[in-house]
Amino acid sequence: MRCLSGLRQLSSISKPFRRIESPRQYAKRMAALPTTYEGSVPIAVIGGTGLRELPGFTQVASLSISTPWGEPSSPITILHHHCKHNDKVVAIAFLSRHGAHHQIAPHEVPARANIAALRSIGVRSIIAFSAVGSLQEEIKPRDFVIPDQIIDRTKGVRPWTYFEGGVVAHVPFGDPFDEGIAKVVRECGHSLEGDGVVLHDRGTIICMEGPQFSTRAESKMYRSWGGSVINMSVLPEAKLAREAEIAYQMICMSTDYDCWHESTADVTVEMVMGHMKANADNARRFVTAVLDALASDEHSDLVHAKHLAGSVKFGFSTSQSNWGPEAQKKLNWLFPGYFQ
Ligand SMILES: CSC[C@H]1O[C@H](OP(=O)(O)O)[C@H](O)[C@@H]1O
Ligand SMILES: Nc1ncnc2[nH]cnc12
Repeated sequence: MRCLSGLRQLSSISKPFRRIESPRQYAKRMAALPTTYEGSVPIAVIGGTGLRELPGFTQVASLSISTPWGEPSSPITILHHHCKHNDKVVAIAFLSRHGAHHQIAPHEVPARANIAALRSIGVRSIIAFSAVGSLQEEIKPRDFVIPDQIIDRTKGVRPWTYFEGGVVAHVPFGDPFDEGIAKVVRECGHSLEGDGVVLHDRGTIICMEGPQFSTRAESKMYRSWGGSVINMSVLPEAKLAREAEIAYQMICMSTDYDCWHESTADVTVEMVMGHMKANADNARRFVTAVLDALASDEHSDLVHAKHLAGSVKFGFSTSQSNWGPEAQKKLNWLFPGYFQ
């Protein structure tokens, strides 16, 4: 592992709501970083609305990776994280879902490129962040929710699979999140309770298409379906992670009561950003605790998703001899050495 001394500490400038940085300034800052990284990086954080960088971590590289599914949302930054409990320095990948300047709408997020690029640098577990609307009274703005189920309300306009164009495969998705990672995340969240963090252990997330927010009738219908929270981002991200044999868990932060609540105002972007900003420190403490915990030796197999390795091979309906050449090329990129 590289030595940390002399590396630029970003804690003072990488706050999620620091002064607005122009695309040119961002490009310049990224260009100053190394463009390669030697080690393998098993853990990634995907930041969403209000979390375009991870404050308090040391940026050591900025990788521009091109995939057969196009370019990811942003360069992948490699961060070094010093875990206090075992004095280890671990590398983490960070990707900003909506781009470095929040210029990518939910339906435009290049999720296939994002997941493939992360996998190509060794990522096998992802902690994804999302700002969500609450569909339940008890989930108050600024509460955290660790969802365990999803209802898909996207409209089929987002590319959602790696298995197409001459190759067919089906992966199980009954439990869309990784229970092993979720357990660690929940323990970390609870350890911060009483210190500003309120955590709901489970919940069903509705993933809507957007970018417009829901109608009141829709919002009430989602409540009647048992929805806990709503966003525009968990799909196809979670599906693609499963296809790529990556353990995936989302941490949601509630920012509003959508538009079903009788006595609070309907959701606006200002409301979402206001709560994200006010709770940024809790989000940072939460993710730091999760990364600390995942860095311990006892979680090594989990973080490397040993429980998922090779699982996709059982899902193919098309025998390899019948794969189209283009599909073969793409799948060899995603799973190097799998299919000889
Ligand atoms: C700005 S409100 C709607 C927006 O916020 C959430 O983003 P993310 O999940 O990336 O944190 C939601 O999914 C929508 O994209
Ligand atoms: N009410 C809402 N609907 C969809 N996505 C959201 N993200 C934050 N609040 C949301």
